[in-house]
Amino acid sequence: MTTRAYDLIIIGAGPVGENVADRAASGGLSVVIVEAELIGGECSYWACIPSKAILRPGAAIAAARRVGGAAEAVTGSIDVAAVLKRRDYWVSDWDDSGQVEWLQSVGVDLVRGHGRITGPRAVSVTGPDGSTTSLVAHHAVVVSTGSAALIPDVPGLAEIEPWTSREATGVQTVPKRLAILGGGVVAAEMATAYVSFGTEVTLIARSGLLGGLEPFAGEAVLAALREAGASVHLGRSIASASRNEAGEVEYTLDDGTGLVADELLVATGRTPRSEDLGLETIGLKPGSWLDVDETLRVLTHGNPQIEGGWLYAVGDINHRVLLTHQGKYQGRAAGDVIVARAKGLAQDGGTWGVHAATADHRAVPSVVFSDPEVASVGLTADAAEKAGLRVKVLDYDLGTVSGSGLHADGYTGQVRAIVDLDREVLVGMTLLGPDVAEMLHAATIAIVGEVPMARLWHAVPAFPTMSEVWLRLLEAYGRPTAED
Ligand SMILES: Cc1cc2nc3c(=O)[nH]c(=O)nc-3n(C[C@H](O)[C@H](O)[C@H](O)COP(=O)(O)OP(=O)(O)OC[C@H]3O[C@@H](n4cnc5c(N)ncnc54)[C@H](O)[C@@H]3O)c2cc1C
Ligand SMILES: NC(=O)c1ccc[n+]([C@@H]2O[C@H](COP(=O)([O-])OP(=O)(O)OC[C@H]3O[C@@H](n4cnc5c(N)ncnc54)[C@H](O)[C@@H]3O)[C@@H](O)[C@H]2O)c1
Repeated sequence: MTTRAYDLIIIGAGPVGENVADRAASGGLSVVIVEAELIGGECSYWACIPSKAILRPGAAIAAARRVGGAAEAVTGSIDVAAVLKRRDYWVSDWDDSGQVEWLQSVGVDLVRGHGRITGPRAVSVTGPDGSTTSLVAHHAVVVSTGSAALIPDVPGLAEIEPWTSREATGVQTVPKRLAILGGGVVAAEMATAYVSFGTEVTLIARSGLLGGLEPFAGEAVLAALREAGASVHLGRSIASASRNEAGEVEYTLDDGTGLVADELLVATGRTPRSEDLGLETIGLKPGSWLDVDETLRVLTHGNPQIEGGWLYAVGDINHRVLLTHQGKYQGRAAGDVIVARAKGLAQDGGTWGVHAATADHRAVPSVVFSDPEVASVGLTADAAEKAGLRVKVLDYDLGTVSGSGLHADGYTGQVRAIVDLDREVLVGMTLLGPDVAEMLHAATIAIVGEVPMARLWHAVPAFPTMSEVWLRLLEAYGRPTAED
């Protein structure tokens, strides 16, 4: 058994662990990263990248079909084999050698295997060949082990080996009939992709779609999925499931309806990857999400074994926001603050400080790549009300903007902006419609920059773009007079 010492040990080389490593190594620390599967994590091989790769061809065809002159040129149907081939390119055929080279280029050591904490600042790695490597950290250990699909406790469900997002995004042979359990982002996106493949999709959601977003978003995505041929059961869950001799999935809804599919995708949320991480050796509960402070340090709650601020949890595992870009943002802050603490430099973990993940609470951008797309940042009207803010809610029909009509015939879309009346700044925006994703960042900048509404009148959207909706929203809000 070998023991190696580093300034920083990172367990989990997903997008988040990689970002922590990059910042800490560029700050001059010696860094080792431990990975049990592929460098690049869930996002690169089984989540963000392959899901967007299989969604984009359907979106491109739909976009062409919405434009007279281009629509006439779309005569065939989607080439599923070609879609999957393009997906394979984007996941590098599930080969991480490019990422390994990148780690080497930024001076980060890699230990392949399953990492477990064995005590304060100590990690043991069991390699694929059964060998053990012991690591000790001079300064910090970062847990960035991410999350896995949650399988609810439904009779027979685990036994049928249901699909999770991994099988749905990594599919080699597309099923004729796919049942999807869940009404969140994975369910909406995978229903959209598989409908575009021509699969018979049945969606079972225990409430409406896309809970937590503005209600008009989920309603529009639901209507579009139904229009595209998906069968949707709302207010329902699955009571039991089994496979018959033909290998088909037979499942029963909680109202007694019996249905059959070739595969069943479970898209009911995520569970922390902390079950077999040695958390018990430092007084923490295995299988729990790890609560952190604004600089991503695990909260001690009086636990002496993690005092001294050596343990960090970054990305999905801290359960603040389960999104790659937000985890990477946390990773940059964590990497930098670990360097500052190691070198005895000044730290700034206050609101909007360089070492704080403040945007996690104020401005999380997120895009659901359904058709129509839903792009949102900051608060919804409901969340603003619950936060006790005095707000004005501005709604505008995106389809009436010239840029939208030119973009697509009969464009249908909606924008909602939430303005904090006491500070006169934007605190939330939701955009719904084809191709709205790329419009989101302007809203993120306005919220993070706390740009006064009066100043936004000087941010002129180019004509004729869909961004002209900003002008319509400002008109609805009202322009200040010289006396104001
Ligand atoms: C279908 C799907 C689509 C998504 N699409 C998007 C999207 O479009 N945009 C977006 O922003 N987010 C998306 N997400 C969310 C995104 O995938 C996650 O937020 C992101 O992957 C989290 O990054 P992470 O580094 O924290 O964890 P992960 O990506 O899960 O990486 C954690 C890594 O740690 C390793 N690991 C775990 N335990 C150990 C251990 N004990 N020892 C060694 N290694 C270990 C794992 O093997 C893994 O490589 C999607 C999620 C899903 C499921
Ligand atoms: N485009 C993106 O950014 C993107 C895409 C996919 C996933 N993600 C991330 O991945 C995470 C996981 O996505 P997800 O869709 O699995 O989770 P989710 O939390 O978004 O949705 C889970 C859904 O499952 C339902 N559900 C839970 N238990 C159920 C049960 N027993 N029976 C029936 N329904 C049940 C919930 O009501 C909810 O509708 C999300 O939090 C999201 O942040 C992001």
